[in-house]
Amino acid sequence: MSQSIQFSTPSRTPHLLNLPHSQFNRPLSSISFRRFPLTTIKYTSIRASSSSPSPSPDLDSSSSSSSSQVLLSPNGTGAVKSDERSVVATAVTTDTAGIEVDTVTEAELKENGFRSTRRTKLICTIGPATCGFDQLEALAVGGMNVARLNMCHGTRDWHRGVIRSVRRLNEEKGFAVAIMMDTEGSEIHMGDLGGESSAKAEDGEIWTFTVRAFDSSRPERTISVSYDGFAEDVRVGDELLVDGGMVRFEVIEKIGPDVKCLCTDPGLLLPRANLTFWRDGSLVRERNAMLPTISSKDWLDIDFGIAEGVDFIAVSFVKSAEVINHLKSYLAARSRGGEIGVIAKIESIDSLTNLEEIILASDGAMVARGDLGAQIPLEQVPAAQQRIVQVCRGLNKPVIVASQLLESMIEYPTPTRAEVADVSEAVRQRSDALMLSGESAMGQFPDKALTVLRTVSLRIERWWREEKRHESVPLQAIGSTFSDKISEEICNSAAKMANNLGVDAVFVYTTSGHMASLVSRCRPDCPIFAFTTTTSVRRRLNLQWGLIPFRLSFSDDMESNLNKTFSLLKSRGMIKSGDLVIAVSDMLQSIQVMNVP
Ligand SMILES: Nc1ncnc2c1ncn2[C@@H]1O[C@H](COP(=O)(O)OP(=O)(O)OP(=O)(O)O)[C@@H](O)[C@H]1O
Ligand SMILES: CC(=O)C(=O)O
Ligand SMILES: [K+]
Ligand SMILES: [Mg+2]
Repeated sequence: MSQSIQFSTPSRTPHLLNLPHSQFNRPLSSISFRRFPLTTIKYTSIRASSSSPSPSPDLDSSSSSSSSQVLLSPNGTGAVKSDERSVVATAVTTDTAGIEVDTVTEAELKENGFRSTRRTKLICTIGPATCGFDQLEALAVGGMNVARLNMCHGTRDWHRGVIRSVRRLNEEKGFAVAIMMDTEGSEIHMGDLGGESSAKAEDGEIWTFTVRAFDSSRPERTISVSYDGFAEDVRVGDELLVDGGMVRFEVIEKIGPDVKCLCTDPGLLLPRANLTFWRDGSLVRERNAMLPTISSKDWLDIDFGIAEGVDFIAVSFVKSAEVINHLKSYLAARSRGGEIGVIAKIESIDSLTNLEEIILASDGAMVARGDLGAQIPLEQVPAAQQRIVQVCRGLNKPVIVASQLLESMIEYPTPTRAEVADVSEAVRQRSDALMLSGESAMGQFPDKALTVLRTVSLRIERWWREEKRHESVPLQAIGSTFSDKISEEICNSAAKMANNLGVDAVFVYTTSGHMASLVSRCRPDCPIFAFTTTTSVRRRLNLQWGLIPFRLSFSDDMESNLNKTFSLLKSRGMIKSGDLVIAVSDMLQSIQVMNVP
């Protein structure tokens, strides 16, 4: 037997009631107290399993005759293989009546029992170390949820090759890896190093930073700079920081387009590294502020991303919400409506100043600590991270913690203790996702770095869950429409019930993905199985905390959906009879609690 609460919202225009709050000037607040012909709460008992008619006369469409139909998928009949790799090697057939499950998720679920699956999502920047099909497959097997392409590096042809490989992996091997394209932006950066992978600057050396482009090879100790106004803007005595201070120079002389600099902190110069200059202890940014957030090259990259069907575009050096809105309307006009999520990278002082409005306009945010740490003092970065994570969760936007999580693993096979502590902190803050940069793009141990993220995430999540140490963050109300408010209340209640009842899983049936993100926002103790009808929504949900996204064709007949899901998941060994499940749905606004039959 299942127990359910259903909120039947009026689909026809009801008469308006006089309610105390004008913003609630719809028959909403009557829901909890009275029965209206169009707005009711029903406490009904329905049978989760199929065969007999519902005992309750109060039942709506979920008691339809289709309830006795149990649909079986050809996918569901596949034998359970314990070895992760052999599961992955099995191609998953796509059947519109069936269910698409991420093969790695499936293996993880079977191996661990589903309470212990990883909640924190993992992003890998793809570069020369990981662009081959087999290397991408190894990352997908290792738990990569999103592949990031940094348009600062590589040619469009190179990126196209990676995108197609990831798509092929998804199609042939049953993964749901999403693709995030990260724009170059037009902050000041160094040029490439004429084909060299790095150059070493030693203490006391004099280097020339120039706005001249080189025709052939790079002259010794010379670096080109992307910004034409550079030589005019810097002054003798300014401090020049490469990559937020990984290498430091002092400006000692200006000669036309050339700026002579003395190396004061030695280190490795990497191609296209970011440059900032500081005067009297503060960042000089008046001129930077004039540079467009999305450059003409970025617009071409964005067109490329639309054409290749990327899932997310991460915008570098966002300064205000305006640019996000601008890009979103551009995408809405060019791509098939809302199919590409826009992620705001928080990596400048302006983006911190306008944080709330930027996040509100975006579909998610990234704490881009690399450049952020070059714009604000390093000791302020942890507090900024905590604030960004909290604001995102409050506003129900996925948040990524990025840069230098496991920096030493670019060269070494094990992380430092400090790095493990940093990863743990991001997991404890319950950010949606962690990102690898150089570790996976050009490091020597990309798979090992991903394994560290995976094992540390799992361990820290379990620890905090078992100890019940997660502080309960009060979540502000965010819904703007009547129906949004109901969805939000349903998800908040479902998550709370899930924790109080110790259920094994929450099922959420969602067409747009919104309802799934609302459940994820509550960070419940149990895993969240998110069923959605489209492949693209499923991939996008792969960025969000705790969601195990499935593609499934479903109807507005919840009983039939549940029966279909139970039989499919049971036949795959992913759930078993007796498991306690809470189901919510955005078609039929309801909460149902039931044991798997
Ligand atoms: N597509 C690529 N081709 C070649 N090298 C790459 C590529 N992507 C990343 N890298 C290398 O990995 C390093 C780290 O990657 P990351 O994405 O963090 O770049 P970044 O230059 O620091 O810029 P951002 O601030 O946008 O992260 C880069 O400096 C570059 O050397
Ligand atoms: C990821 C990124 O852009 C940064 O950390 O600067
Ligand atoms: K970038
Ligand atoms: Mg950056």
